[in-house]
Amino acid sequence: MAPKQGNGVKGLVDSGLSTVPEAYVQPPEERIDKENAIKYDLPPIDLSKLDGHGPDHDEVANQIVTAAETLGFFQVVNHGVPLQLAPSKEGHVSPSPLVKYGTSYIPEKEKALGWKDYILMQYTNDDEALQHWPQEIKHGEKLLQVTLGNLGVKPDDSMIDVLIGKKMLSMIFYPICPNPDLTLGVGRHFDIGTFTVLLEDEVGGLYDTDYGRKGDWIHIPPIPNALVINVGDMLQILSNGKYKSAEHIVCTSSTNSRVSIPIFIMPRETTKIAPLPQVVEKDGIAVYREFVYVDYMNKVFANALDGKKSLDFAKISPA
Ligand SMILES: O=C(O)CCC(=O)C(=O)O
Ligand SMILES: [Fe+2]
Repeated sequence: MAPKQGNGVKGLVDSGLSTVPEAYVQPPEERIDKENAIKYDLPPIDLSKLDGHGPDHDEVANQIVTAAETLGFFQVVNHGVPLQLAPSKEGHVSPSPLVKYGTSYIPEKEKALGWKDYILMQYTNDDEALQHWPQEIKHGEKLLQVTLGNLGVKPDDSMIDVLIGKKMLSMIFYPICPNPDLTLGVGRHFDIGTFTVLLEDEVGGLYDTDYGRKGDWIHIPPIPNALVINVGDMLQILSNGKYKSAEHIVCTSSTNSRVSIPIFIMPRETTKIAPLPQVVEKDGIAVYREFVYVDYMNKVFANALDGKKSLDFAKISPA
């Protein structure tokens, strides 16, 4: 049973069902044992320390590189991105002239307030919109400099532009689910871009694979004001497998709905991607072949998220 036309999964829940329709039930091997998931307990990384050049900078760069090489994800604080959109006395705030956050449209004029929150964006063209993005959104650039720098590559502006020039933002609402043990918000998958930066509310539900151990799941507990950063497939390929694209999954809950906002930072579509020559030279072998990013995207989006590694598209199989 598909969601009632136009009303989404929220519409299904609102219609009062007590069990989820068959189409939403995950096969047993895809369900995860949340009770026994590992609790992620590494402290978040203080991104503000990347701005200097002293030992603090090197320590933070090291923390990022280590996380990218092992788990493929980490949390950051002091990132400078204003996250708190506390409603002002007018009932809305505007972080930029193009974006409005609020509840009712004109609260001071309305007899009763609407039972909703919204984010409204006006949009004319990229250049105009980008002028209003906080400068701190340049994290993709910093992360690229740190991770590629560690591989002996200093990306120039044009390399940065092609590797992280495309952004995709998703605003996701996961409604309360009557059968959280049978369903997933998002099945297991890898993010295909270069990095993903995720803002989530306080509910939690994101689990990453525990690389290097038994493929257990690690629950990433939401930390107030922190952002979660995942390595994506492209960074794994550029690094010839040194950095790990984090396989992850989103669980559902019978008690709380959840909101998350990932920004997928990816290469421009026509970019040719291959392991960086400097790394291949060091490693003596390329683990991935060259391809055009849009072909990778098309291949992955043409297939269901069925647990198959998106990276297989580019992997060179041993002869
Ligand atoms: O909601 C989340 O925490 C993550 C969503 C996600 O993994 C995705 O959309 O690719
Ligand atoms: Fe994802």
